[in-house]
Order: sequence, then structure tokens, then C-alpha cells
Amino acid sequence: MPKLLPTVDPTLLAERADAIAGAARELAAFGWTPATSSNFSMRIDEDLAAITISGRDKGRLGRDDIMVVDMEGKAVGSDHRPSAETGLHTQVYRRFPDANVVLHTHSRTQSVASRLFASQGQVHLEGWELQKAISGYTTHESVLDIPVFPNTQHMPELEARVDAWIDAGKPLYAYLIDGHGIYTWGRDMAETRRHLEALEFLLGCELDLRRLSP
Ligand SMILES: CSC[C@@H](O)[C@@H](O)C(=O)COP(=O)(O)O
Ligand SMILES: [Zn+2]
Repeated sequence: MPKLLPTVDPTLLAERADAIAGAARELAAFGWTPATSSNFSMRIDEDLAAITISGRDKGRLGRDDIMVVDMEGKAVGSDHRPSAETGLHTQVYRRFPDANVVLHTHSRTQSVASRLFASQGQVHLEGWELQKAISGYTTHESVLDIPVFPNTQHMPELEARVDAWIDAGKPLYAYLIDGHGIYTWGRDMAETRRHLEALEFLLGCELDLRRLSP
């Protein structure tokens, strides 16, 4: 039997595209998506996700800048090229069934922190009230480790590092890529935005501590 092509509900896709474009415009206004960098996606259903087309200016996205991929990262119903980092998005949807949104940005704070903490392999966060902005965290006394993976243009290599972290049983809410930026996710756009904003703030605090400590 020939395999049926997945179909996309146009109303659902338009909804997702508007949500992605709206969030992207706001994050771009913060200066977190310089020079067309960053990428964003939302799950449509079990098999499909809406994601930014590669190379678009993330501060000027509209519905036509969003396309559909399957959970292997293959384009569905479009000749456009999905984000160069699509594999990292679909990996989150495969590994975390509750995740419905993935945001990846390149702020200056994220980029500098990724380089500063790369040799330690992670940013160790402890004692910050804002850790409670990460779902499941109820106290500043908890430990929140954000791994820093080496950068590569070869997505399967990065995916393997993310898989290894998860398979080791370590909690994962976000990760940095060295010299590159951050990935985080959540159940919906509001939760994912909260995670991203909290992590940006916490990384900024860690950088300030190192600047100000004798
Ligand atoms: C413009 S440099 C940044 C890119 O190499 C990449 O890291 C990125 O975030 C955007 O890639 P894209 O293919 O547009 O999704
Ligand atoms: Zn990137």
C-alpha cells in the first residue's frame, strides 16, 4: 500500500504561523535574533510541526515564512528549505511528548555565556529566585544545570549529544550551544517564552557575577 501523504489543517497551520511570527517579532525587538539568526517552531499534531523557513529575517516574519515538517524534519507540502536546525526541533518533539513549542535565539548574553561556560560543559544555576520560572521548579534552592554542547554544522552530531544527556537521566529544560545560542521548549508559547526570558536573565546574572567578583 502506498504511504499516504500527511495532510495539514490550514486553520491550524495559520494559527501556529501567527503565534510563531508574533513571538519572533517580540524576541527580535529584544535584540535576540540578530542577522536572520534564530528559529522557532510549534507542534501541529503528533506527526507534524510548523517551523520557520531557513534564512528569513526573524523580526519580519509573516504567515508565508512558516512551513510544515514531519517529525523527521522533512518538508511537507512545501518546496522551501526548513530551518537549518530543524532536526533539533523535531528531536524535542520526539523526546518530550508534552513539548509543543521550541524557541532558539542568539542573544549576546546567551552567546557570551555559551563560550564562557563551554569548558565546564554546563551552566550550574542555584540560589536564584527566577529558577522558579522553569516549570517544575518550586524553590531557589534547587539546582538547574543547563548543558553547553559544542557547536557543529552537522545536526545529527548535536542531536546525539542531546540524546546522550537525556538518556543519562539528567533533567533537560534547555541547552546552550557553544558560541551559538540557546534552545528551550515548553507546553505552550507562554511557558516557552517564560523559560527563555528566565534563562536569559539568569545567564546575564551569572555573567555579571563573574564581571563583578574580585
Ligand atoms: C545567520 S547565522 C545563524 C544560523 O546559522 C542558525 O544558527 C540560525 O539560528 C538560523 O538558521 P535558519 O536556517 O534561518 O533557521
Ligand atoms: Zn542558531
